[in-house]
Amino acid sequence: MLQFVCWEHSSIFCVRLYDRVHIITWNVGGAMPPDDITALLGLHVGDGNTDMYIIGLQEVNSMINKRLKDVLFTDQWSDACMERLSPFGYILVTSQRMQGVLLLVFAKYYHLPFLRGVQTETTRTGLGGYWGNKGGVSARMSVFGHTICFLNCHLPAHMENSEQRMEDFESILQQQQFEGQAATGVLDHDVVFWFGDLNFRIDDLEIPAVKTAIDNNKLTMLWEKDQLNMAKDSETVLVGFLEGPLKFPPTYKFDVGTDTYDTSGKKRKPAWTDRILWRLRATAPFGQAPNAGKRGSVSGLSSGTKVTQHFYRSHMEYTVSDHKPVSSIFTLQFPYKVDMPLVTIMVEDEWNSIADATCTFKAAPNFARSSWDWIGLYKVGFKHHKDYVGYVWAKQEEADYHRVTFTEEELPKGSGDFILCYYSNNTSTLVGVTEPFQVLTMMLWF
Ligand SMILES: O=P(O)(O)O[C@@H]1[C@H](O)[C@H](O)[C@@H](OP(=O)(O)O)[C@H](OP(=O)(O)O)[C@H]1O
Repeated sequence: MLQFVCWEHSSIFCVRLYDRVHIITWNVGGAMPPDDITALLGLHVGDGNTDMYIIGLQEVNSMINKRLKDVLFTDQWSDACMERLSPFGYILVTSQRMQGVLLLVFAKYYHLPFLRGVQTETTRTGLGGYWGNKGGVSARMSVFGHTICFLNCHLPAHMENSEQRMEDFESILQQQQFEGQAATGVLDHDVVFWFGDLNFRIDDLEIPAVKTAIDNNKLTMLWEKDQLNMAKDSETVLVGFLEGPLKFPPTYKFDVGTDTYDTSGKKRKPAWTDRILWRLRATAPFGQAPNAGKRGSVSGLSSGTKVTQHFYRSHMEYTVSDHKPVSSIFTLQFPYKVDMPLVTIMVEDEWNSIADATCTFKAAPNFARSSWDWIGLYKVGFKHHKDYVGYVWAKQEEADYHRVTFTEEELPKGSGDFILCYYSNNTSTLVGVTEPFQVLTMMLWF
């Protein structure tokens, strides 16, 4: 939940804003979603305090016949995540797919008006940049006025390709450019989360030594041989990137259906291929990025934005893939920011008759409306902005307040809790939402 906490600063009262973000990365190895992903999403914890879920998958089945079906409908992983998250009020804000690399961004429905400038990017790095089996997909947006970029990568496999992985990461950063003035490159964002199957391996040690270290919980011994950790000492592109301690065993490679490390003829060495890192925009001169240390759980910008990592863990119970999922929960602490919705919708607490099926809305002066904007009626628990029961065009009139009326055809067949959302055609996002209200349809028909 967003919490507003008052504290005194320079003699004026300010409000601090916390946003809780849950990030998951999983190379699903072409598998179908398991029956129950509740534990992975952490919903059994049931505190309902998470504001955004960011899910980065790799190796989602992209066989050609499967892909055609996915284009027409949605893929099974997106469906499974939406199915589990929508009853808790999470809406799919945006998604981006490049062959098997999939990025899903969910947020609580009442945050939607404050997630602006949503854009996505894809970069192929497979086969010299021609094939999307490897590469990166990202989603950027401003969250309550602070720019954030989520980058999900699948970098090249195999022990000997550590340098190639770094090169591909750099080329993804170079190629991904967004429109607008605020933050055009990935690293221009206030906060960047970089995650995925980064595919870095454990150097030098032989397989038995790695397995013994894992069995005896001597993971620190392996940290210093981890290629990504080693690269942090020499690669300038990694300056400012932070990662929590790897207290969970390597998440690659397992015999599918088991918790047993690879026994196949390939004899892959266990490795922390699946990682979640973050970076705050450098506000200090080059080389003195704030908190550029290698490990830590709290980091901050001089402007007041702060990132705190609460968990960094694997989920050993999932066995459908040769990788285990990895997840992390962060709180983002923002300095105070005045933020009003672009559109405010006013509606009665209850619609008891057809005459009640109306609302009034007011657009902020700086909001560029389009004649293709509309107001949708959504059942609480809806999945994405196209999941409306009915909609009416939000007419453009020369007035401060505008009234729209729903006809019988746009109303639901059954009673329940609903909300109204204003869809902006220019931004392709929902820019105004109401609180839930009741529609009693029995009353409407008689
Ligand atoms: O997704 P792609 O482009 O097919 O790339 C494959 C993928 O990275 C697999 O994880 C890897 O198997 P391992 O994890 O077992 O190494 C395989 O290596 P391989 O060709 O040596 O089997 C790669 O070719």
